[in-house]
Amino acid sequence: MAVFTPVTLDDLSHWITQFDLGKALAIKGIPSGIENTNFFITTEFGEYVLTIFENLSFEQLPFYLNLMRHLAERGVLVPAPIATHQGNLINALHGKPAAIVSKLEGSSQMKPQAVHCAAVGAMLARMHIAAENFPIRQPNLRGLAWRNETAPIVMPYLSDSNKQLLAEEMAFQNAFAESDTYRQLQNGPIHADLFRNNVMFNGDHLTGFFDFYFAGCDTWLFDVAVTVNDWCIDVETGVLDQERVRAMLDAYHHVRPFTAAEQAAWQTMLRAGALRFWLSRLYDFHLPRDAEMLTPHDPGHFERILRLRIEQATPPLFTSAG
Ligand SMILES: Nc1ncnc2c1ncn2[C@@H]1O[C@H](COP(=O)(O)OP(=O)(O)OP(=O)(O)O)[C@@H](O)[C@H]1O
Ligand SMILES: N[C@@H](CCO)C(=O)O
Repeated sequence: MAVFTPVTLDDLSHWITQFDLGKALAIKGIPSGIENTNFFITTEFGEYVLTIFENLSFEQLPFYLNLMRHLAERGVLVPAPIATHQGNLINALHGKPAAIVSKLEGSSQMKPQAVHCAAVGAMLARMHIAAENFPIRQPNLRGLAWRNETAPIVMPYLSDSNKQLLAEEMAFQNAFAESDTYRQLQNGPIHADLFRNNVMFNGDHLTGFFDFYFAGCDTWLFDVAVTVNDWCIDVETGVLDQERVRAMLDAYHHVRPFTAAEQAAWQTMLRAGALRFWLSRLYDFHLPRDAEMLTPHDPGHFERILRLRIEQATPPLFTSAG
């Protein structure tokens, strides 16, 4: 259960008058989710999602909300933020920043097939292109600087073999970030957390990407790696499923062709994607914010994925025929 900040229909009825959404008719807390408090709300005008931001500040939020609006205006399927009469997308509710966005149809596809991976790959490429001229810059707040800060904090909790893995991977990724190959990678706003539970499908039809609150500017290839590491694996073992990998990468490449530098960096980025989520899961597991409310995600899942990406041959990002 993750409704950290309760909101009653009475609270909502007052607050919603600043929007052109008619009267509030219903509000229902959404139990899943570990970062924010989310509600489905119904007004005279339709159904929406109300999010209260528990960890992000009023300064950080314009990037996410304006990015979603920018993408929605360019035909990328994402929730459209709703502005108040004054044009504000972010408004205080119970002293915390909050926003209303449109509700996507459908549900998450937790057992994706190649057809779903292809749809996600194509939309991800469209998203990268559409976001390229987005004017606000905000770094990926879980990028290399955060990883360098977080690794020493979680290090004391690790076994000797995991200490060695983490230290070696941090050194490897820091060295790569200084390389010419890294400098050639295309960079822009990315989702950075495009897991199965952050995409909606109606049957096989993709209806939208959501949960942009880890988005930031980073390499496009890192976004692809994070997405492949979640959508195209056997969840028990973390091993890549070749058919789903090909479907996602080929669909992306068809919309926005990968470059030679990206091909060269591919395995390293798959490792970086695994490292980022291993670290955040280790942090949440060993230093929980509120132990009563949250069941932390298993860090072992991304430790396995990291080891596999280091040890196993990586499928090519694209083939000359692709
Ligand atoms: N725009 C939307 N349209 C439809 N459903 C939504 C929308 N936004 C959120 N939801 C629903 O709310 C749930 C929680 O939202 P979300 O994943 O954004 O929360 P979170 O706390 O940021 O979670 P996470 O643990 O993934 O970071 C989603 O699984 C989804 O069912
Ligand atoms: N996708 C993240 C949770 C934060 O959104 C994880 O699986 O660790």
